[in-house]
Amino acid sequence: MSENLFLAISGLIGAGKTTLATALGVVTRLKVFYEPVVQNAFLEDFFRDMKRYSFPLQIYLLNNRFRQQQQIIWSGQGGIVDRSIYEDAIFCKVLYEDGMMEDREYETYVNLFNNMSNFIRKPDFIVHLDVSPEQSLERIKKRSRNMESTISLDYLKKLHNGYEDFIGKISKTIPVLRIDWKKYGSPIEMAQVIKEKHESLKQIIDVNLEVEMKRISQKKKK
Ligand SMILES: Nc1ncnc2c1ncn2[C@@H]1O[C@H](COP(=O)(O)OP(=O)(O)O)[C@@H](O)[C@H]1O
Ligand SMILES: Nc1ncnc2c1ncn2[C@H]1C[C@H](O)[C@@H](COP(=O)(O)O)O1
Repeated sequence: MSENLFLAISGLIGAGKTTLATALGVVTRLKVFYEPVVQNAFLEDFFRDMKRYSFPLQIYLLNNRFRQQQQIIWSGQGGIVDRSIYEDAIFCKVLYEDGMMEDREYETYVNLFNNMSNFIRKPDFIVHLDVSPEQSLERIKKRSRNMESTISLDYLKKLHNGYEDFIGKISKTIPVLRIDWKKYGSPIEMAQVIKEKHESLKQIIDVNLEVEMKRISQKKKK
């Protein structure tokens, strides 16, 4: 893989982004840039009072992801992000449509993002982890972060629709490797598959993991 490769992992809450990003970091030796959760200054308050904290949380996250982008650009060494800068706009739209953000807040966010987008680097490709809203909720429950206990299936369904729309649009400009979570084996093996697939990647590819895993294990035996 090229040393300056930049890849983003996308997917619903609890899809497995952080786990896969860590594995990909091991396989590719690229630096992994994690999304702040515990250290996030607004996330806990956001889940307690979405109307009050949606806008500050979005600004906080946008700033954070922009900083990661700058580090990737200026280091010249590429990297892996465990959620792309584009995905916050999915959350923003859902929150705005649910009345959690005012018109002026949403407009400010969109304008700020548009200004910043002149200074960001597009990922070389996006790995999208496909999970249903139900699977996402199951994972969130299993992970049992206290602050996430208020997340509803309805919220996840809206986000899931937003993600479908996003993947359809972004794949016209950035190659997307779409992975069905149900077939997701060990993250390290998965990362190995992605590493191999990347070379031939042009548009959305539905990886048949069973076939790929078999191929890799046969290759290992040789
Ligand atoms: N391939 C997988 N199979 C089973 N469980 C997984 C897999 N990948 C991640 N998990 C588990 O699912 C939960 C959410 O994973 P995480 O990487 O934190 O997701 P995200 O970063 O997308 O929110 C964690 O408890 C993690 O251990
Ligand atoms: N842009 C966002 N708006 C609201 N909430 C967000 C946003 N980005 C991330 N989050 C939340 C969702 C989860 O509770 C945590 C971590 O995300 P995860 O998908 O589990 O890595 O942050």
